[in-house]
Amino acid sequence: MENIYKHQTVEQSDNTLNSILALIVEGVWDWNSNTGQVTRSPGWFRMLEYEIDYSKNDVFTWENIIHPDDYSRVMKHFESYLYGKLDHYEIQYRCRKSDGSYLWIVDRGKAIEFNQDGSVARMIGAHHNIDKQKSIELEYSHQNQLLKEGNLTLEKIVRKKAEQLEKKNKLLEKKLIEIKSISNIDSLTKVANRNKFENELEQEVLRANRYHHALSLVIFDIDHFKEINDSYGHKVGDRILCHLSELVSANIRDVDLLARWGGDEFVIIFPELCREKAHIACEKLKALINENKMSDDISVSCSFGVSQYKLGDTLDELFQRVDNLLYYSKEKGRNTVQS
Ligand SMILES: Nc1nc2c(ncn2[C@@H]2O[C@H](COP(=O)(O)OP(=O)(O)OP(=O)(O)O)[C@@H](O)[C@H]2O)c(=O)[nH]1
Repeated sequence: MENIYKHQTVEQSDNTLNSILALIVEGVWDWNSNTGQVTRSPGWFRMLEYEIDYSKNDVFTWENIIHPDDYSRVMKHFESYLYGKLDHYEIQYRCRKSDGSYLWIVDRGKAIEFNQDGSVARMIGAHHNIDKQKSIELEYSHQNQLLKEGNLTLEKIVRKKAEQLEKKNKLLEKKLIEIKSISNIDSLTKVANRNKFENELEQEVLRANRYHHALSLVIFDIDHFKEINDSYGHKVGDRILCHLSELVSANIRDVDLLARWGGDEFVIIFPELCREKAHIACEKLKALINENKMSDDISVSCSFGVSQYKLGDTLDELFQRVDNLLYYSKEKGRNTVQS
């Protein structure tokens, strides 16, 4: 059999080379840079759906069908290879088909002959249709982008919801504090209310038991308050209750607790004070109340009952004993301290 690789002329070997290339890739091109002529294989025209030899055999045929968005990138790559800045020519871009649509191709080429000055004299290459894989790749990256955007949106929504939740939680916390303080504070006088007093007394009794500390309880009540209300009106009565609360609060220790039991009746818890000392403290308060004109320049007096907690006392027993002493104080003519 004749050996096809043994050629007598350059033309024969070129023909063989181009025939082989035409078999393995779609579009073979062969460019002679000195003449400007480009030979393209029939496959090149078929791939782009042009009539064979539809246009001139020059480089402009190729340049004219490159997608405008890819053109400068392709030229830059081509020139970099020609001037030796790249040792490999391979690039993907879009070529216009005969119907005006574009086809993604990969273009690979190699300079095979050089002029004496080192410039490229001849270059051969092939265009390969990669449109299908490219569209899958583009679709994939588009989906990826959408997914990223979706994730970002989701993150934003989650962050916004978390912020809203935090705001609501803070508001809720504030409301809870408000509710808690409302449930512990007398709305008129702003001193502790009966609820707070009962809880505190319970705690103080436990503490007194635990450490064997003294603990005294006081109940005091404005004398003839009904007459004040009747003479000056309920509003004035209210202001007197507030003024009295402020005066007593300002003149007891921080550890003591003043609370409004109800109506014109108040209680004081004196932790670590024995009966005698609590009695003295109440005498001082009684004197202060007498000395200080209340709201609307009205003078009031108060009657006090004082008793010390005894080990084993129930809260009711302690309270009852103090209440009896208050009653006794009223009996004794009011504005007195009984212990
Ligand atoms: N302004 C005002 N008056 C109140 C309030 N709560 C109760 N009172 C009045 O306080 C008065 C209490 O009267 P009593 O405790 O019965 O008797 P008192 O006139 O104080 O006489 P003694 O306690 O016996 O000295 C009543 O007239 C109640 O209507 C209040 O929140 N504001």
